[in-house]
Formats: sequence, C-alpha cells, structure tokens
Amino acid sequence: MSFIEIKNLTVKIEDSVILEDINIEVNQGEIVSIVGPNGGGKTTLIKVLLGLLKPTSGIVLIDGKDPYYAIKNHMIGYVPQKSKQELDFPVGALDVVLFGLIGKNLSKKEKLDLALRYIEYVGMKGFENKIFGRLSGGQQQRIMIARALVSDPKILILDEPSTGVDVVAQESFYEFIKRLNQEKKITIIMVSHDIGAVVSFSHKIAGLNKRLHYFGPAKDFLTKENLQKLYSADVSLLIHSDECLTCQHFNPMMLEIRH
Ligand SMILES: Nc1ncnc2c1ncn2[C@@H]1O[C@H](COP(=O)(O)OP(=O)(O)OP(=O)(O)O)[C@@H](O)[C@H]1O
Repeated sequence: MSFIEIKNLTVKIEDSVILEDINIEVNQGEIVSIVGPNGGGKTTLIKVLLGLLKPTSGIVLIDGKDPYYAIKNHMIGYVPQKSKQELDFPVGALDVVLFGLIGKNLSKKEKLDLALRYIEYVGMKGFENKIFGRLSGGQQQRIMIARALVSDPKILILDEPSTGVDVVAQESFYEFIKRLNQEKKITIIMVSHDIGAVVSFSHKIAGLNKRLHYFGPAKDFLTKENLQKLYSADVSLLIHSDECLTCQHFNPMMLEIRH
C-alpha cells in the first residue's frame, strides 16, 4: 500500500463536481506538486487531505489512516496560503511556532526547546521575539514552515508557498524544501502555479483540472500535449531564452504559460 492513497475520489459542492474520479498514490519521502489552472480544484484536494472536506465518494488514506485521524495525531504539517489575517497576527514569531504544538503532550520547557530548534532550522534564529506581522513575506513563510514542522509530521503540505515572495527568496525557498526533504525524508505535497520551478525539483506532478490530467514523473510532464490538456487548448509556451522544449538541457525555470 502506498503512503498516501487517493482512490476514485469525487468531491461535489452544492451539486457541482469539483473533483472527479481522482487516483493518486504517493510514496513516503516523495515531493509531489499539484499544478493546474485557477479553480481546477487544487485547494479542494488539499482540504480533503487535511480532513476538512469529506469526499462525496472514493477513498483517501494517509499511512492507512483516515485524514481526520492523521491531522489529530500530528501526522500532517500544513502551511496555508498567505492571507491578510495572518499578516495581522499581533503575536511574536516564537508564539506562532508554539501554536504548532497545541495538543501535544509535552512540558512547557520541551515545547520551547523544540520551537527554538525549528526556528533555527528554518534560518530564523534571532527573530523569535519579532512581531510576526512585521516580518517580510519570505521570513513569515519560514516561520509558518517551522510551525508546521515543529510537531514532527510525516507529511508537509504547502498551499502556493511562493505567492508574495520575491524571486531571490523563492529560489532559496526551493533549495530549503529540497534540503528538508533529503534530511528529514519528509513527504511533501505542494500546490503551485510556478510550474517551471516545481518541475525541476519535484519527484511527481499532479496536473489537476477537475480531473487528473497528468500524474507521473516530473521530468515527463513538460510536453505541449500535457500542458494543453491541462490548461485548455489555446495555451502556448513561452520560453525566456533561445533554448526550446525539445532541447536536452532546457531550463524549466525559463518557462511561462500564456493563455
Ligand atoms: N465552498 C465552496 N462552495 C462552492 N464552490 C466552491 C467552494 N470551494 C471551492 N469551490 C469551487 O470549486 C472550484 C475549485 O476551487 P479550488 O479553490 O479548489 O481551486 P484551485 O485550483 O485551488 O484554484 P486557485 O488556483 O485559483 O487557487 C472553483 O470553481 C470554486 O469556485
């Protein structure tokens, strides 16, 4: 049995089909990125994995368990899409990380030690007492990752982590995700619109637009056919260099999709 199993998953909301007959298997330690057009159902799929939304039909198992059980038992760490609400948090960075340990049966001292260790791990040592809302986008993102990791989950789920982060910060963010995956052998599920970047470091890609149009190795995803199926027929690929899609050393960071 795979580590994450999604079988014949269909989700309907108020009679509209949002996800239809989705089948995904993820092995432990894999990085899987979910890509697809706006409204394609990416966040809905994440909500199902987080136990926030019940499938209309089909099966979702995380290490053989129901998602609700997995969340309750700190098996999943979640980094949400950046929102205004989070920006307005009137709390310090350390407190934000400590929120990730709510419900864990640990002493105050153990929780503090863990939170400080993870703040250091994400490269934010020295920022413990800064107001979260006054940190930069990239710094906030690192603190939110520390919050998600502090309870030692088996899976990290990130919803559009590069939104609002500048290009330099984005690159070091992707390096960080790669290192995290290698060091902790943690399974990573990431929603992203940044196809070029995620293709270069994910093991698998899930191309989602109500149905799963592609699920397989990241290296085989970037074909015109796959992208046209996923993003509708009028898509064209723009490569910001004199390289081309069929070139062996094509740099996917240079890819942009135009409708
Ligand atoms: N609670 C809800 N009630 C009604 N419709 C909903 C609800 N949640 C999502 N939807 C619809 O489901 C579809 C998929 O939404 P979802 O947020 O999962 O897409 P997405 O791929 O994450 O989009 P984006 O890339 O824009 O974030 C959309 O058409 C959306 O309007």
